[in-house]
Amino acid sequence: MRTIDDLDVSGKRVLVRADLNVPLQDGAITDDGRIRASLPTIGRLRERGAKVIVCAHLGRPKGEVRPEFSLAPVAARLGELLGATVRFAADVVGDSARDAAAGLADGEVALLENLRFEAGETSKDDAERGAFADRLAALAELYVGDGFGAVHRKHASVYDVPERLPHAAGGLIATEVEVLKRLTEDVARPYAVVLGGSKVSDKLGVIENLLGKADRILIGGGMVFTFLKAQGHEVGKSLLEEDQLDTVRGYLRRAEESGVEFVLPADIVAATAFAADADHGVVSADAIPADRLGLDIGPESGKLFAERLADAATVFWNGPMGVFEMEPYSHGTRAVAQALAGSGAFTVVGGGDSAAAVRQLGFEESGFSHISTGGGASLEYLEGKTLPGLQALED
Ligand SMILES: Nc1ncnc2c1ncn2[C@@H]1O[C@H](COP(=O)(O)OP(=O)(O)OP(=O)(O)O)[C@@H](O)[C@H]1O
Ligand SMILES: O=C(O)[C@H](O)COP(=O)(O)O
Repeated sequence: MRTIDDLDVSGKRVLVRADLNVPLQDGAITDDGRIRASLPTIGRLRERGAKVIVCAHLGRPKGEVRPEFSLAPVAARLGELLGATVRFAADVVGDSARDAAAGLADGEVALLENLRFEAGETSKDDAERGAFADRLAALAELYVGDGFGAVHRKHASVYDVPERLPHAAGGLIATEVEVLKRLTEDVARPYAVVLGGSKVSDKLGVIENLLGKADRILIGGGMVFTFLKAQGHEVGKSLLEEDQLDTVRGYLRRAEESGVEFVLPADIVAATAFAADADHGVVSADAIPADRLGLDIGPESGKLFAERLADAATVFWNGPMGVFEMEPYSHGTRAVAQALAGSGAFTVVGGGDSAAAVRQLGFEESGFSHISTGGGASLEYLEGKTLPGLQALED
């Protein structure tokens, strides 16, 4: 892959695809890790006299303009961190974006509005995606892919634009790939993978491949309930992927046959509603009441997970163990972070919310070998899949 130092960027308009998908609460950014991670590449391009046009997505607004998903707060934070004005375009490829791009002086930065306000960005239809990519590419002369967290998406800004412009990989992608490669080569064993979070349908499939690689797979977060149900337990109102039950039963069977250990929670913190002040309590994992939903793994599970991680030489962790944003449901995530912090194992934490959780719960980043900006992206990388955003930069 070419790097930005291989491109002659001076005086040129450079479109940078970053992953600025940060957690927001009431319009305020609760963790700016992904914005910080984008700074070295943007900074390097500015130093070299580029006119930098940053594009990114926030959440999943599904092709509609939804103000709660605006990147405006991200533009403000990016400006603060850069110590420079960031022109914010109120649209993605419209008049505002064209004006912002055209008005940049060398070394200046603009941020376009949320790419996913445009249906073309995520379209599965090549022609629709391509038409949007044409308009995006027209804003710039060069393209830099730096949004590692989104490289697993075959989206216009990730996959199609680099087909249309001379391109290179930014520093973040290069660093992430370098570290994650270590997990695909000679991994020190036992190798444990901890999976949680809420993007259950996205991430269940990853297990298929991990069964041939990891020694232990620990399941927490929203994924737990599809496993518990597959084992014949009721899960109340918890997150459930009904259509994945057979697949999960297959995973459990194959794990047993191949000697991979699945570690499932023994207890669950179940609440009457998805709220911090809802009535909640610890229940056995096989006895979740019908009117409750599981929002964290319980204290026994926290201990069990810590114990199953204690002798691991390599650990990859994606997805919080519970709804850590609300204090009553943060303890499972804290238990796993505690077990890994400074453990001496090679520990990689991946994902926007997972990394945010570690920081918000007060753990030092230095306690982990690597904190990746990619959740789904790093999982798919570990699966050995061809990632559209990396493939596009290699061509
Ligand atoms: N039991 C649960 N029910 C509902 N949501 C849950 C549960 N456990 C965890 N979560 C939520 O999962 C979210 C994070 O999931 P996600 O899969 O997006 O992880 P991630 O680290 O951000 O990875 P990625 O970068 O791929 O998005 C958190 O906001 C958390 O509140
Ligand atoms: O949070 C992430 O994992 C990336 O920003 C990608 O977001 P997505 O899962 O909505 O495509």
